[in-house]
Amino acid sequence: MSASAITVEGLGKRFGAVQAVDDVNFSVERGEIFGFMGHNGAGKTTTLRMLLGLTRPTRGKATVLGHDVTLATLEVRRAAGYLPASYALPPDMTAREFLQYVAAMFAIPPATARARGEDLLRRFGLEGAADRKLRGFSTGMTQKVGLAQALINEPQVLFLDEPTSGLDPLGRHELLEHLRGLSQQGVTIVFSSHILSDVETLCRRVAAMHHARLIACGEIAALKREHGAATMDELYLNLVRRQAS
Ligand SMILES: Nc1ncnc2c1ncn2[C@@H]1O[C@H](COP(=O)(O)OP(=O)(O)OP(=O)(O)O)[C@@H](O)[C@H]1O
Repeated sequence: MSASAITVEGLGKRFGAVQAVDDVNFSVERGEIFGFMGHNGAGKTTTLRMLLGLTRPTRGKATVLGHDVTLATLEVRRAAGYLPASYALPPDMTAREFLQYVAAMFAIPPATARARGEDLLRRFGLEGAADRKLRGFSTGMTQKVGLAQALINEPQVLFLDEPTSGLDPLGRHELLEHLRGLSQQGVTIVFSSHILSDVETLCRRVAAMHHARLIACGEIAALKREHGAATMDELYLNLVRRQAS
């Protein structure tokens, strides 16, 4: 088994005429929170979806916990949790019912599923709202339910697409703290976000995508030094401007 939690080699995805991801290479260590940044349409979501075995690469290879994402899709799905950038929660289910529904999709035995569901509701402070229909949940509560469902299978690797967007400062702080706690327990996290201050708060290493390609990958501190940037925003802008020149 690979020492890295995630390895990506020459990964590419073409949708018809659109090259969504092109020759992407990086690796993520176990327990690391790895930042993924890039403008709209840069190819971040497509990369995450390939790593989850939800979209088949047209080029290259990737492994998650040593499992090839194309050949061992089931093992990858079992080991991974996913919070998509946007998704609709079933409006007529309660939070408690929804977690059981997701657990059933992973074929988690009912007694275990119930115990995990109650634990997650507690951890995210959702006990009071557990029996309320999901319609009418605030953005913050919806994100908490989203993260809770991503954790129901006790994943060793977590893929989060824009998890803090739309959250107020307190909600963001709580979520970031939660992610830090998971990483301390050994969970590997890929954190894709446009909110660069969140990326900086949480991650030591980042990758930046631009027009389907990786334009930088490394430690934030070293990248800032290398590109003469004082802030994360400046680093990102310098990276993108360098491509344009
Ligand atoms: N199923 C698909 N069919 C055709 N084109 C697609 C499909 N999925 C993504 N694309 C295209 O691939 C490119 C990369 O999209 P992707 O969603 O991966 O970017 P992103 O970096 O996640 O953007 P955002 O930050 O807006 O979520 C875009 O040009 C997008 O239109």
